[in-house]
Amino acid sequence: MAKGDKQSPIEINSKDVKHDSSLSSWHASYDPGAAKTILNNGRTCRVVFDDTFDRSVLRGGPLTEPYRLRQLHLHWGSSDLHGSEHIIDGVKHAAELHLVHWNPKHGNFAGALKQPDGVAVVGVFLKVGKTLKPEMKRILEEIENIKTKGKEAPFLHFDPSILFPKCRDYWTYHGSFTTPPCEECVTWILLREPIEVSSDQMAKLRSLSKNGENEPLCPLVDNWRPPQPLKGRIVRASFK
Ligand SMILES: Cc1cc(C)cc(S(N)(=O)=O)c1
Ligand SMILES: [Zn+2]
Repeated sequence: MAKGDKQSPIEINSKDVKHDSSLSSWHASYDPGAAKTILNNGRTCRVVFDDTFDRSVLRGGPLTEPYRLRQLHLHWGSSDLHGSEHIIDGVKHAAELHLVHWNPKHGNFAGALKQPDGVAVVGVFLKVGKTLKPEMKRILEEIENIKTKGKEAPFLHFDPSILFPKCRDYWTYHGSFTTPPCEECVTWILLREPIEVSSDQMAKLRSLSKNGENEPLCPLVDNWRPPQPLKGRIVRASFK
């Protein structure tokens, strides 16, 4: 699959994007009670949600049905100058937050991975500014407890929609997971407006380790995949 013609991430060039006035706005209605745990799996920091029923859902935008929130995770660099997976008009952001949702009409997540309309991932860019993002504090404070690979901690009462920027403009295209086996089952919804975090908050993210507790220290950084060939795909914009 990783050699398919609908791979992610991609570079987005505004001049090649098509404004689609038929694209509606997207809506996330998340139940804070669905948040369960936060985990360092050695590749990223992931927050897992209860997705056993339509409890936290994403609807609208390019989606024709509601998709259930399953997990969120991030990709970041070894410096503030890079780290995002998608690149916009040549700009690399310091990090990229992914909220992964799946289409319950396919029965379960494993089934959804096999379908072109199985998964929807909302991508939010993180840029470094002077101000910190208070809404990121919950996740970053928990990092102390999941420093090494395999560490997991309870993560309750959290509504990730507080992380969204004010502006709801987005790009959308059909692609894949950015980690192997890179199934081509993802409708990407990339938010145009980055959220601002502080350099200290980015440093906190970079303090995670790839290694297990009693193994040599290996910083968890640069967990992003480089851009993949567009192969003729059209990227649509909800905005002019
Ligand atoms: C590891 C991983 C799992 C899942 C479900 C999704 C992704 S991504 N980066 O494509 O959003 C990565
Ligand atoms: Zn991701």
